[in-house]
Amino acid sequence: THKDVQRKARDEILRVLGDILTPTIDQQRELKYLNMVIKENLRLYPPKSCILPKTPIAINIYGIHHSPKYWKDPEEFIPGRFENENDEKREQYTWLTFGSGTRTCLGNNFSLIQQRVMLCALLRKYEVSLPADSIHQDKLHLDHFNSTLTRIQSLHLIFKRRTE
Ligand code: HEM
Repeated sequence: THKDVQRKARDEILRVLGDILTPTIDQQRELKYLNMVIKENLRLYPPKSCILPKTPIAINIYGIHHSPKYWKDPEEFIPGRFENENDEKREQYTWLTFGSGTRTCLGNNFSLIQQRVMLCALLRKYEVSLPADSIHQDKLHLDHFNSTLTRIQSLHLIFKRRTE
């Protein structure tokens, strides 16, 4: 559950938001590290793993997101890989969580805002971990694989209230 990542994201949230619970749009732009965490999570586990337009062509988002051709250590969770996004030489269309072009996801920004608001509220108060015997210790295990990655095998999380 990457406690170091949680700590870093929480420090940023407390620094940018202070006592405010819900980030404004401007504050959401300032949450640079949290945005990298969200982006990396959506790379490793794109909720829509495949685009199947009504043509003979399908786009394997999951495959592109996990390809060593485009990503260094593709199976590792490394939010920092998005640090210098603009200087990076990574090929276009390699992060395709919301698709791209004229049919790009209409809910793209809505979904990102929800994720930021939810994570700001959660990380401020809780540290999240997995039970010691969880099957998800090494990576998230899915029930079966289809075009939406929604079938996660039963996932129990521990929310420990922060005291400091
Ligand atoms: C993390 C959450 C979401 C992901 C990963 C996601 C992903 C996608 C993807 C991959 C497409 C296909 C893009 C293409 O064909 O090139 C799409 C289309 C679409 N999404 Fe999302 N989506 C998310 C949330 C939402 C939400 C919250 C809404 C609505 C409030 C939404 C509304 C739509 C619509 C209307 C389209 C069709 C756009 C079109 O064909 O012109 N999505 N989404």
